[in-house]
Amino acid sequence: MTIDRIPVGSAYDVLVGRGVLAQLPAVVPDDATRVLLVHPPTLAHRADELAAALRAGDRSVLVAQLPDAEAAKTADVAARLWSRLGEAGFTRTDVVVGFGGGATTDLAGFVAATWLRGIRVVQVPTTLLGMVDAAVGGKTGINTPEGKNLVGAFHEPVAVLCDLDLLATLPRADLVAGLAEVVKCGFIADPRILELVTADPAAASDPDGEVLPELVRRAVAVKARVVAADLKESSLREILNYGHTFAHAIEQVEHYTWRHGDAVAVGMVYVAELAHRAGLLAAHLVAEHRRVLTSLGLPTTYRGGRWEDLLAAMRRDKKTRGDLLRFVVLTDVAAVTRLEGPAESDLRAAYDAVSATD
Ligand SMILES: NC(=O)c1ccc[n+]([C@@H]2O[C@H](COP(=O)([O-])OP(=O)(O)OC[C@H]3O[C@@H](n4cnc5c(N)ncnc54)[C@H](O)[C@@H]3O)[C@@H](O)[C@H]2O)c1
Ligand SMILES: O=C(O)C(=O)C[C@@H](O)[C@H](O)[C@H](O)COP(=O)(O)O
Ligand SMILES: [Zn+2]
Repeated sequence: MTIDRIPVGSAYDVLVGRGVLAQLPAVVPDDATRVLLVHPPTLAHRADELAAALRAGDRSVLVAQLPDAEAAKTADVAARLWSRLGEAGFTRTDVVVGFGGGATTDLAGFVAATWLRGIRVVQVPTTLLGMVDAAVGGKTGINTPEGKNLVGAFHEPVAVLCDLDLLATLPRADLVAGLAEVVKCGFIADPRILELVTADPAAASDPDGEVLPELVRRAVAVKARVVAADLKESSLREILNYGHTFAHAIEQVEHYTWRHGDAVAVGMVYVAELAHRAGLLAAHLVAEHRRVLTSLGLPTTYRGGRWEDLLAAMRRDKKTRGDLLRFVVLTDVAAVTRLEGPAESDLRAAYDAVSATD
C-alpha cells in the first residue's frame, strides 16, 4: 500500500499507510541530540525497538513508560517527565515522541508544549482514535480533578505518522471506540464516511481491509482542513467538538472508566436529541445517528450518573461563555451551527432520551 501524505496547511504532514513507522528516524529532525519517547505499558517492547532505531551518532534517546490510558493525563505524570527532561538537559533543539493512543499523545504534546515554553513533538499514534483525531491538530492537555482536558496548550507536532499495521494488536473495543470520531467527521463534514459505514459496517471496522484506511484518510483530511483554518478554536474548530460536551461529562462522572470514543458516541446522540428539541434537526436524522453508531457496535445510551453532576460537568466545557452553555449542533448532515443557552428543560429532556430503555 502506498503512503498518503495529508498536509495540515503548511505546518506539517500526516503520513498514513502501512509500515509508516519506518519513517520515524527520517522525521525526527537531525539537530535533535536528545529524544524522549513516551509510551503506554502495552507498547513497551515496540517502544524499545523504536528507540533503538532512533539512536544514531551522538543522539541519546530516553524511553519513559506512562501509566495506561487516561491515568497518563495528570499533572503528576507531566511533572515527572519535566524532571527527566531537566536532568537530561533537554534544550530547544530536542524532541519528544508520543508513541501510543490519544492519552499518550495528549500528554506527550503537553509536556513538549510546556518544556522551555515549547520544544518539538513528533506524534506516532497507535490507536485508531489517535490516528484520526488526537495526534493531529495540536490540542494537548491533561485532566484535573475538576474536569477533562482543563489544562493544556495548542502545540502543533512537526510530523504525525499513522502506521495502520499498528492497529493489528489494538483491542477490538478500542478500535470501535475510535470509529466514533470517524463517524463524527462524517456527520459534521464528510457524508461519504457515513455512506461507507452504512454500506458495510463490518468492513469499516476491519483493520486488514481497504475500507478502514479510506475512512482514516477521510477523517484525517477533515481534521487537517479544519485545524489549518482555525488552530486555536476561535470558531470553525469547535465543530470537531461535536458530541463532546455531554461526552466529557460522562467520562468525568464515570471516573474515566468509559472510553472517550464510546462517550462521544452517546454525546452525539445527546446533542442530536437536543437539536431536535430546539427545532433544528429532523427526527429522522436523530434516528440516523443511532443507526450508524449502533451498526458499528457503539453505545447510544447512557444510564448512570446524577443529572446534577452531568450538568455541572457540562458547564465546565470550554465552549461555555459566562453562564451560557454552548453546543455544536447539526441542522442537517454536514450543516453545522451552534445552539446557545438551551432551556434547562430541553437539556434534561435530551438526557432522558439517551437514558431511556428502548
Ligand atoms: N488532542 C485531541 O485533539 C484529542 C482528540 C480526540 C481524543 N483525545 C484524547 O484521546 C484520549 C483517548 O485516546 P484513545 O482512544 O487512543 O485511548 P488510549 O490512549 O487510552 O488507548 C486505549 C488503550 O489502547 C492501548 N493501546 C494503544 N495502542 C495500542 C496498540 N497498537 N496495540 C494494543 N494496545 C494499544 C492503550 O495502552 C490503552 O489501554 C482521550 O484522553 C481523549 O481526550 C484528544
Ligand atoms: O481537535 C479538536 O478541536 C477536538 O475537539 C477533537 C476532540 O475529538 C477531542 O476529544 C478534543 O480533545 C476535545 O477537546 P476539548 O477542547 O473539548 O478538551
Ligand atoms: Zn474526541
